[in-house]
Amino acid sequence: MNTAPSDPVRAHDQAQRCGVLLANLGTPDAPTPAAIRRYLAEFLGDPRVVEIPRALWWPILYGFILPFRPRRLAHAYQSIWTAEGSPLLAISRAQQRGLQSRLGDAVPVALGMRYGTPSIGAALDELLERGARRIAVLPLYPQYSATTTATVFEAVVDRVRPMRWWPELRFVNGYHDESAYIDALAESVRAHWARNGRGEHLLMSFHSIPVRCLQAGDPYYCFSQKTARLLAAALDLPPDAWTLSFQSRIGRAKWLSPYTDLVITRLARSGIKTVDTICPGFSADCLETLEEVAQRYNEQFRDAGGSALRYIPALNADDAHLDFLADLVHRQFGGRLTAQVADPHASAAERVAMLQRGF
Ligand SMILES: C=CC1=C(C)c2cc3[nH]c(cc4nc(cc5[nH]c(cc1n2)c(C)c5CCC(=O)O)C(CCC(=O)O)=C4C)c(C)c3C=C
Ligand SMILES: [Fe+2]
Ligand SMILES: [Fe+2]
Repeated sequence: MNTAPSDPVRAHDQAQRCGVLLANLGTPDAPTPAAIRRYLAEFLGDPRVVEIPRALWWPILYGFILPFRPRRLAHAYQSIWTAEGSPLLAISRAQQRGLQSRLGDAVPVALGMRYGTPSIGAALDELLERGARRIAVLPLYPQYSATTTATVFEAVVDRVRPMRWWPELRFVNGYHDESAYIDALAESVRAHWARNGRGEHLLMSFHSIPVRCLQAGDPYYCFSQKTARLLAAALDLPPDAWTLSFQSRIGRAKWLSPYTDLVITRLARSGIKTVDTICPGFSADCLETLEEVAQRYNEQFRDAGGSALRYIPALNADDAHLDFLADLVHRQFGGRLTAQVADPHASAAERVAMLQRGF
């Protein structure tokens, strides 16, 4: 085992604050091939994301993917980039601010990205620095998957492993069937219908993962199905008025299906002219929703004979979303978010004196 280094000296009698680590996937620092290559190397180098044995995967990643994919992706990222940077980061920051204002200053909220910056480790350091000793780790992935949620938890454990005095950690696995989450999604669909009229069909598109993950016990497929079923029920949709599909697959292995790109072509060819599309697995808009769905799939749908595939934005920093997340945090701490004063068995001054005396 590693030898634990010394923790920063902290008085034992300080208030034990609750804190929240909001986590998401991460995004490149800039829409340039170099920044995208750095991001993809970290992301696709994670054995939780690509489970192929390293000896086989490294030559593919460094020989075939990293030399070419970043250049193609740069155009896609440039088409969605904003004055505040990557949408995923800008929206995550807005979510952090919204949650912070709901929980109050006594409960620090930090943002950590699994890949790129700000890192999970930096977010944890920030929380500890601000006095948090009871920390809820809340990945903004509604449907648990080892490829997303578990790797966030691992990054947290990697950061605290060498510490002597671990903070109390609460890992929030997901919230795919929470009624307030389903209601927030349903409300966003109704708002879209009120603004734009009701499309003929509702497509619910989730990020795909390799079928191998499902066979090995990953619950993501079932959780996505359940979210979709509950959302359809909340909207009173008959079975033929909606479809669940999976997007963003990469490579040649079998991924969860039906694939979104094939479904939209089928819908267009069946004579459907307007499709509303929601991506309930994405808590914040990002490359996969803004470029792949809203731009590319809309074009593809029109090329196949449809009139419009209309994208319904993610919950992002909507009030209903943030109210729900604040409630989820409250429940992690049994509703008691206020700071607890630890047993003041040794005041800071006594502790320093003892250390100086050498006991
Ligand atoms: C190759 C394996 C991948 C798995 C498994 C995977 C699962 C997965 N991803 C998300 C959420 C997001 N993915 C995003 C982009 C993205 N995803 C992969 C690969 C896998 N994802 C890549 C290589 C990329 C980069 C873009 C690309 O090369 O096509 C994003 C957007 C990031 C951004 O900067 O905006 C999100 C969000 C989930 C929820 C998930 C499994 C459930
Ligand atoms: Fe992904
Ligand atoms: Fe199941």
